[in-house]
Amino acid sequence: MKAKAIPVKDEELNSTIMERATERRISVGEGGNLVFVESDHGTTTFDLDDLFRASAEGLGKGNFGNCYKAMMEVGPAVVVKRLRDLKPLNKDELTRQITAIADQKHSNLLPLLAYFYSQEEKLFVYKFAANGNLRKRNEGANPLPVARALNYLHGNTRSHTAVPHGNLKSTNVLIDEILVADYGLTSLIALRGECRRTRRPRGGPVRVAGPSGRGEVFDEEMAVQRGANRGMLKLMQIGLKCCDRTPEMGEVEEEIKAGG
Ligand SMILES: Nc1ncnc2c1ncn2[C@@H]1O[C@H](COP(=O)(O)OP(=O)(O)OP(=O)(O)O)[C@@H](O)[C@H]1O
Repeated sequence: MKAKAIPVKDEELNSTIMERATERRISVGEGGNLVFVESDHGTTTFDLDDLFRASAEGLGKGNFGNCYKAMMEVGPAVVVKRLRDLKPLNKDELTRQITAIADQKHSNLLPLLAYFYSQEEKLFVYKFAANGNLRKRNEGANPLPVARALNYLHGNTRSHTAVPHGNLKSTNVLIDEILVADYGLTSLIALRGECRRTRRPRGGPVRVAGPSGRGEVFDEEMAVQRGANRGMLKLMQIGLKCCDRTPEMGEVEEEIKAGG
């Protein structure tokens, strides 16, 4: 079998230049498997050849690898994450970790549709969320779906393997229907020290100067939004509690619910 390629064009190029852009190529050598993840939402309708032929647009370079929006001839766009710097796991360990990630099924988690692995390449294929991430949005979002997703990942709502998120941040919260992305990848990738997010914060309790703490920690534009203050303060208190100790996610979910 000949090595195949996913053509990748630069995201910053406009469409006319893109047409002429030199393709960078992701080479996928012999012996790779595209494994589809079972889903409650019907069968996935592409195969390895469709994916290899798809044109791709770069979405960004993250800590775990590069991310592309891949458009196939038919069917919805998908996101391909090309993992890099994998831990030296043997095939069984790798399969166990990937399976644990693939088994996470919650309405507020970005579903993993399929994964590909060969000696040279490890690719994760996800649903494409057209409305982008929380960071790009100018207003806040309901934190409850995120807490629900984390509570689920921590294994608190049913008996499945717990998978710590390990990298929760605003670019990993997609806002189509509030979908938390990138969960569990820290179990596969050897991150540099400064990128690790799973460790507990060092030092004693976090203190916020001032009687309300509002001026010091909230973005001014958000703080003036009508009705936002009460909820924001409550969330900040919950956040500070999480810095002082590590509460159960179920407890956090309940507190957010109670805060309305
Ligand atoms: N399934 C998706 N649908 C739409 N946009 C996505 C999807 N997955 C990732 N993105 C967006 O693509 C960009 C790159 O994502 P990527 O996960 O590679 O990097 P990151 O989130 O910036 O960093 P990290 O690797 O630390 O998570 C981000 O803006 C992210 O919000």
